[in-house]
Amino acid sequence: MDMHARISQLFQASIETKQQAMEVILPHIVQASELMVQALLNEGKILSCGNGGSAGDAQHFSSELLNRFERERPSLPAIALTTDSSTLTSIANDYSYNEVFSKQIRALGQPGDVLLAISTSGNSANVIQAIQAAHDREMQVVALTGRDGGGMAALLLPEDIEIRIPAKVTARIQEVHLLVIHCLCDLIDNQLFGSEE
Ligand SMILES: O=C(CO)[C@@H](O)[C@H](O)[C@H](O)[C@H](O)COP(=O)(O)O
Ligand SMILES: [Zn+2]
Repeated sequence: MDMHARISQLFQASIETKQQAMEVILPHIVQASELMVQALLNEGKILSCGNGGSAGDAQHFSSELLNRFERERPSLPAIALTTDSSTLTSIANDYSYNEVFSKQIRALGQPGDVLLAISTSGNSANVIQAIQAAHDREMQVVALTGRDGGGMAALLLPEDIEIRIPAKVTARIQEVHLLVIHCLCDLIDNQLFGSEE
């Protein structure tokens, strides 16, 4: 294997996936940022969840809101539902892994909060149940998906927003998800605290 050629292929595939996504998802990123800004202005918070690399994305997003993104500004309320190992293991052990996020949402979610639900396949059962719990708690959902949107896309309500990456490879979809998360942070900061060049 020519490793340099392989790396070039991976870079090229990532660039092309981002280019293709840019052609379709920009309006959805704008809408998602506006939805989150409205929630934050109304004293709501943003809960986030996902599995594996998407768990990392959920935490990445919440830490950028809670701590900081690129500028000094007040902390913004966000909770990643992927981090409390005692809660996660006890729910999985006593009930089911499919309920690890939904049970937390039923306890922490308030009407007007937003759920950022992340899955490259759109088919992770615990993320699907998280969306159902969010709807029961009168929360709107921003879904970061890929492929055909899976079961998540079918579950979304008209007031929810899906940002679907038009790609099939999990790693490439995740690479665009991270870019979308940084776009959301940038747009949220600019809408709440004024634009910065
Ligand atoms: O990061 C990766 C692959 O790039 C993996 O950890 C991946 O996130 C896991 O297999 C997830 O369980 C996949 O779940 P999903 O994206 O289909 O919801
Ligand atoms: Zn990954």
